[in-house]
Amino acid sequence: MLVATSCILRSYPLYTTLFRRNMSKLSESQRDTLLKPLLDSNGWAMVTDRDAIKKSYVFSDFNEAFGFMSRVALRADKVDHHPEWFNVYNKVEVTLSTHDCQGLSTRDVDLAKFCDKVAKASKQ
Ligand SMILES: C[C@H](O)[C@H](O)[C@H]1CNC2=NC(N)=NC(=O)C2=N1
Repeated sequence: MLVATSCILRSYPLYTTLFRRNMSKLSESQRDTLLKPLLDSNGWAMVTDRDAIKKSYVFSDFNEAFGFMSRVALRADKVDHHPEWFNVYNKVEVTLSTHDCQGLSTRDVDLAKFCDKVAKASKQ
């Protein structure tokens, strides 16, 4: 019952407007502990002119690239946090940033890790 009520509430369009937690930009210590590992050893890079991260994925073909995008899109919609991305055939360029705080938040770190997990399970 509790689960059903929660599902109904979450799918209600006003839910995001009324109850969505305002995100704040990553603090300096969060940048050290959460962001640095993505930048140092996972292929993510800072975007030059804004507080955002980007990564290019190359898959075996369009089918794999689109499969990756579909899985990430479902997750993005579920958590109400959406990537900026660009796709040509087997290549997907992903940029992550949070509109709410006009910069990087923990939501970007979480989605970046999810993208990496999905890509790892795809043919590259
Ligand atoms: C109203 C709606 O919840 C917001 O615009 C959501 C949707 N998707 C989002 N995606 C991203 N990347 N950042 C946001 O702040 C964000 N906010």
